[in-house]
Amino acid sequence: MSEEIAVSVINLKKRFGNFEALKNITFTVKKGEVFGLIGPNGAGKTTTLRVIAGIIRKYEGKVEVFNLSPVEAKNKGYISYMPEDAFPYEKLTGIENLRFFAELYASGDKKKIEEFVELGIKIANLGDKIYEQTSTYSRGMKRRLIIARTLMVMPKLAILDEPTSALDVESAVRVRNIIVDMAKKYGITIILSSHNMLEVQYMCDNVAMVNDGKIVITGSPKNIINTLRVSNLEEAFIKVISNA
Ligand SMILES: Nc1ncnc2c1ncn2[C@@H]1O[C@H](COP(=O)(O)OP(=O)(O)OP(=O)(O)O)[C@@H](O)[C@H]1O
Repeated sequence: MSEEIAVSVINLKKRFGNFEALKNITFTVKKGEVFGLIGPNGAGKTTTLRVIAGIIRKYEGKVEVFNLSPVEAKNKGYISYMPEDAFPYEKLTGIENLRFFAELYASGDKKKIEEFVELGIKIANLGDKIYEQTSTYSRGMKRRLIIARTLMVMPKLAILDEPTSALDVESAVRVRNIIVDMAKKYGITIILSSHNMLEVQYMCDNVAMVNDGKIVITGSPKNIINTLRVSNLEEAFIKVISNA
């Protein structure tokens, strides 16, 4: 695997019983880029992310994360994964939530814990709310805290499953800016999934469109749009699907 490649997924297949959820998934993610896995409900985005995150361990095909198996990369602390349904501990304050996660990743290094928490506070940008119990947070605030928790540990790879789902426009814009900033400022490689093809078009350096367990097209949003002669990624998806 080349130095510039963070994640490579080759001929990935995954069955749940008789059901073939991933039929053939192949794509690569470059270091430091924001990469979007996009597609409709049930396409196979979460399953693909769970394989890369080292959570699903039984699959066919070859998956490497920084030249290691996903499980090895996970055990080395290279990966920070945010599941779609992640939520904070409601009985803890925002800052206590951050500290709890910082401790998991800092292996007892007190200085590191403080650095992670400090960065988490900056990313979440919740003002004094950070000192309140998260049960008092809006959905957008909770999401910002969870994203902060995922990114503050400065992983080599952050995997964000539907980071902006169910957020209002303002919260979604904030979350998108955080994600792009973290990749650009700190060189964190980010893979995210989304149904929202238009937001992905603006955020991601490269994308892979998934449909029915298969990749239907990959590339930069600009290249895909130019090649297919459409005006956005939604139209590109419709065109590719109807020609399939
Ligand atoms: N543990 C499981 N057991 C059986 N089937 C599963 C399991 N996990 C996922 N599937 C099936 O695999 C397919 C892909 O699911 P997946 O969650 O990866 O899709 P997705 O693209 O993330 O969808 P969504 O956008 O709705 O979250 C779906 O048909 C789903 O029902």
